[in-house]
Amino acid sequence: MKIVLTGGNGMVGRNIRDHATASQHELIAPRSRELDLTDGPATEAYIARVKPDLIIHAAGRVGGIQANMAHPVEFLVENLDMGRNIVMAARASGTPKLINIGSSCMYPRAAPNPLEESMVLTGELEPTNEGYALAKVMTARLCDYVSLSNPGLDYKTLIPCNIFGIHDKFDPAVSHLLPAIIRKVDEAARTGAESVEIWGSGEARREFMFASDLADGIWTAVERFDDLPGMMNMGVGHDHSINDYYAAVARVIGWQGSFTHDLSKPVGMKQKLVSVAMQREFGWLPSTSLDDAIAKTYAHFRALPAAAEENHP
Ligand SMILES: NC(=O)C1=CN([C@@H]2O[C@H](COP(=O)(O)OP(=O)(O)OC[C@H]3O[C@@H](n4cnc5c(N)ncnc54)[C@H](OP(=O)(O)O)[C@@H]3O)[C@@H](O)[C@H]2O)C=CC1
Ligand SMILES: C[C@H]1O[C@H](OP(=O)(O)OP(=O)(O)OC[C@H]2O[C@@H](n3cnc4c(=O)[nH]c(N)nc43)[C@H](O)[C@@H]2O)[C@@H](O)[C@@H](O)C1=O
Repeated sequence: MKIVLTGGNGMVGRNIRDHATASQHELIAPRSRELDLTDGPATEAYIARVKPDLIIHAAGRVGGIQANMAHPVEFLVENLDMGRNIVMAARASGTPKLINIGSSCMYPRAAPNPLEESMVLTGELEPTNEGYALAKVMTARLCDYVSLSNPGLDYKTLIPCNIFGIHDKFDPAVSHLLPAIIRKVDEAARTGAESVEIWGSGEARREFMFASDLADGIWTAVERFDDLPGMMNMGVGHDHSINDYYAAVARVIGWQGSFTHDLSKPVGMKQKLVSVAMQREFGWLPSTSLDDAIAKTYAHFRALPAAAEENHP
């Protein structure tokens, strides 16, 4: 198939490109400087020219809780524009298949866990990432509307849990939990610091998948597109507390210090564990253990050029 991958230089996109199945397709992954997805006419012209059989939309303005709180306008508008433009460009050119990457932030803050796909739009969103979540919900709904009103076009949304891995962002201003812990504990190990600070009480819970497992799930969705439901979670089936993740990284790195808690820092959702019932029925499960995934991500972090100030303290 001829496949256009948006966000191909991001963490998820690079893992998609690095997967063995990528070589079986003609994969076209424009950087943002070649195709700015917030530019509607440029996006429409690009898709009309390339005429892909399938689009994987994995571009976005993405960041952890702090970045989302600091830039709600950008997280809403950029993600909404990118989602709208790629879906409408696909529709205009008659692209038959599209896989849109959503996020577990799309679920209401008070929805019971595990979060089932039918719970989207049943309640208030989590305020710390509301803008981003609104954009994600609207793009997913737009995919549904296009599929319903355009015979021959099938646009589907995958809803991953939190993701980490190789090609992650380690800059504390934008990082998600796992890369933030890796950077903090690595720094403590190298400087001989005796303690590391955890944001919040550490009792909130998160579900994290290794990015190369998500890439494997996305390729399975591409190859078995017709079996895929219109909206499907991608998760590991269990979560851990924030404190557990700090302990896991310390164990993998071999650092034996202690932890303190900064209760002034934002905590966000208490829990966001997605249901994997539909995913099981579809027939795909991730395979990398948490410790293996941390070890591989840590090795990647240590191999980053020391000159990259945003990655190495
Ligand atoms: N990381 C996570 O924990 C999770 C991520 N997701 C979703 O997965 C997807 C990928 O996330 P992730 O890989 O982590 O994000 P990254 O920030 O690593 O990558 C985002 C990519 O989007 C591209 N991009 C940003 N703005 C534009 C633009 N205006 N035009 C074209 N491309 C643009 C960037 O391209 P370039 O580098 O060329 O500038 C970059 O490659 C997103 O939809 C995200 O919401 C879902 C759940 C969890
Ligand atoms: C995937 C999803 O991810 C985002 O939501 P989030 O899960 O709340 O984001 P997060 O990974 O940054 O934090 C997870 C938890 O971890 C705690 N925490 C402890 N210590 C650090 C720390 O040092 N850094 C960070 N970032 N968090 C920390 C932090 O307090 C929070 O309780 C969305 O904005 C959105 O981007 C999205 O799609």
